[in-house]
Amino acid sequence: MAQLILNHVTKDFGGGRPAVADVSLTLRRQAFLALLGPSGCGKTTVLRMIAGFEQPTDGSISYGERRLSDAERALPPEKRNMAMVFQSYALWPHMTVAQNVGYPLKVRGISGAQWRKLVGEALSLVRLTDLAERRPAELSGGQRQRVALARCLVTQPDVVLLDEPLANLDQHLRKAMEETFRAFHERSGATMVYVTHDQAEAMALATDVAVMSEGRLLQVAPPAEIYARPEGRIVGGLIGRGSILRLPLAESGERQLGWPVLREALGSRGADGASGGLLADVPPADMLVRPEHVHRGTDGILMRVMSCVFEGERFALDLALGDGQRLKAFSSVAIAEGQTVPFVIASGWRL
Ligand SMILES: Nc1ncnc2c1ncn2[C@@H]1O[C@H](COP(=O)(O)OP(=O)(O)OP(=O)(O)O)[C@@H](O)[C@H]1O
Repeated sequence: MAQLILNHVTKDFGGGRPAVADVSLTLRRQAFLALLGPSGCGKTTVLRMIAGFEQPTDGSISYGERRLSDAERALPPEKRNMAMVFQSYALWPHMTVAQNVGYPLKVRGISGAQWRKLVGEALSLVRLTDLAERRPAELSGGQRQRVALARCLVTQPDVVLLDEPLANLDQHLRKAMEETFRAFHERSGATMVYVTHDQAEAMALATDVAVMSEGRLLQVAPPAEIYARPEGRIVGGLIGRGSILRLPLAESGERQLGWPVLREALGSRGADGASGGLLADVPPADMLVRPEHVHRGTDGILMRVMSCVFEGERFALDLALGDGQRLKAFSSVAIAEGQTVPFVIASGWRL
């Protein structure tokens, strides 16, 4: 099975810091990689280099044995058997849905029965068979996006590149489209690379999540792993909801810490400022705490409830420690703002 390999890929547009700096990634066939990171971190540039719209200034990109590009040479996009779906889906307004979907086949000289078969399959994959004869103006935003997806799938690409494809859709449509992507991914076996700002979307769809910052790749891991074991403040702050506390923690090699250790590290940080100032000479470390690990308990330390917001299935709490550090938590019942209540941090992850 061919793998998509980025080997020390750099892209320097010549404006100071490179847009992409020394990124190495190996994607097995059937991987669904979500590329996450703050605006301007280089996600789109990575995607455009894979597609062939940009050439690396250093490093190389290969698909299996085939070198796609390096600083000297680059295979043009149309020779890569890849397809890219953009945020703006640019359909031909004068063509029907079927004609739009079949356009890339026409360009490749495929017509007649083979054309009809491939277009039919692509339309069925995105559940648009019934709308084959409509024109784009007669479709909803989500249906148009599905036409764009079918058009990209019709050539049966090895690699599908998606640049924020759901950014223009409302929440309900996004969920439906996520299902379409998932089904397509399962049935096609294509390698997919998906650029998004939305980490919930990335976690729901991807087999692997890659986090970038300032052109660099910080971590790549399956969604559950990057959620449970993020590396560093940037990844910890970006993936999932969580709070980063700075606490005195002795270096023990342990990264997953339970309440007894955290209780000691919190020392006199209760909202009442009580209990002894332990560990004063231990250097502080960053500790990621997930809201689902913070709960009320009589053996907890006092925290002040700064806000309590109803979110439908639960309440989201903003808690303050005595030293001003804040912590997110969930609660099944409302707690009055301003109250001080004992909370336990059942688990924390040293970043
Ligand atoms: N053609 C170009 N010429 C010069 N600089 C560029 C070019 N394309 C991108 N850049 C710069 O490279 C950096 C990375 O841009 P890129 O579009 O890859 O980021 P991104 O992570 O996709 O951002 P966003 O999430 O906002 O789309 C930015 O600083 C951008 O200004």
